[in-house]
Amino acid sequence: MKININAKKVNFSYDSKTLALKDITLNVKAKRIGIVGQNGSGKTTFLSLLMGFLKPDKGSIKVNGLIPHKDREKILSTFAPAFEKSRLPYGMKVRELIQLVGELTGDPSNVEELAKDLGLLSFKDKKVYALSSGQSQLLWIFNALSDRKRIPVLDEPFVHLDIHAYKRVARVLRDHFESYILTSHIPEDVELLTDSVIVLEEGEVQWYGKLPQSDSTYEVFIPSKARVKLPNVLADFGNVIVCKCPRDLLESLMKEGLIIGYKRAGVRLLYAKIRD
Ligand SMILES: Nc1ncnc2c1ncn2[C@@H]1O[C@H](COP(=O)(O)OP(=O)(O)OP(=O)(O)O)[C@@H](O)[C@H]1O
Repeated sequence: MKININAKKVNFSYDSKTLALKDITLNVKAKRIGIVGQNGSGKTTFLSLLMGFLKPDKGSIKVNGLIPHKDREKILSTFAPAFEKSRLPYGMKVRELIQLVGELTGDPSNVEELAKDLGLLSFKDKKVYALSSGQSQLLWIFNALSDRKRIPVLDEPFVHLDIHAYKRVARVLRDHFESYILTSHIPEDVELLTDSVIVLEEGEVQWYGKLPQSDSTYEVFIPSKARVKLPNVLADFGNVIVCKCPRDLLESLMKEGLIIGYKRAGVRLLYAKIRD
């Protein structure tokens, strides 16, 4: 199912000093939507508006034709939001929660399978309050993914996860969910898992749509101590440089061991455009 986000001149501020979202206008229709942007760019705020937890100060917003803050019940029966600060039943053991979620969804075998796929069973005898940050994060992701009838909406789902947990969550999303919305500031998360992207910068929409496919612009991965001069640098992210250059040059630099690798520019190119 496609998700349709339609926003017109949406403004939102938490207080008189900060305008968290400024004149957000966009129309996105896609199955897997990524919202990216630097810290404080407004990703969580925008997601909260999409789920009807917040109401725009000005402008209008529609998600699948629904006005989120007015149609919250319908929004929450269509979408399963999970934010980092989501409340969890702290006194319960993880295995009790898995069982309860199984009963509530009416599909205990699917829920048990999901818990296994996400790696929850390795800490099933712990109480929720005793979980590490990564374990808690897996649990709130599990909550959002447990009801297959709803579309997961995940705010920064990978922040505390180690590489193994990351792989498990990414695999579950890719293999079992046709549609979802997620926010992240990690370009690779978004490129791997989404097909349409919204880029926010200081509360404004900088770009939205399908990721551009540039033939001559690359993200070049540099070994930590290497000094390599690349032509037409658009942005320097330390160990990743975005540049417009011939592929032959990158091939020869790789043979010399001066660069680790390269790929066609994706989200970092959009970030580079923001910095220009
Ligand atoms: N509860 C709040 N009260 C006041 N200001 C807030 C509140 N929550 C967020 N803000 C401000 O609103 C702006 C957008 O914050 P938001 O959390 O939406 O950004 P974000 O892109 O999700 O950031 P991050 O990547 O760091 O999670 C920031 O300037 C932030 O300081």
